[in-house]
Amino acid sequence: MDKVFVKGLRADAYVGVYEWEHEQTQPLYFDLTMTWDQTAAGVSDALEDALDYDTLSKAVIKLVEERPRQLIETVAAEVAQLILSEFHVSEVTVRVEKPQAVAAASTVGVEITRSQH
Ligand SMILES: Nc1nc2c(c(=O)[nH]1)N=C([C@H](O)[C@@H](O)CO)CN2
Repeated sequence: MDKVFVKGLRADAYVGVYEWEHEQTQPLYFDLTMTWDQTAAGVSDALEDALDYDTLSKAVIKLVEERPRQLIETVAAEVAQLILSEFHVSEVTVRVEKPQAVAAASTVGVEITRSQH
């Protein structure tokens, strides 16, 4: 099946379980992969037939930055739910990286895949 993807999308979030993480934002980076049939857009050349990755990216940043969360698992789950419900994709994979979390690691993160029921 066809895919639309966004790589390395940055959002600055209050996220973490430690006190200091509630007082300053940290960058999170998202790789998003959406299943999307591109047959119509490939014929019509019209944005209305495409999954608009610009609008989608802005919606994800807004959601992530709007309130604090403890776990990046929660962030990933809410981003997946947003994309499934607001953008009507059949399946989405959300990868979240939190590069400032573990000093000895270049990055850490989680990846989930969710589908429409
Ligand atoms: N699986 C997870 N493990 C941890 C998380 C998390 O969100 N998911 N968060 C933390 C702390 O907030 C950490 O990132 C601070 O360095 C620890 N483990």
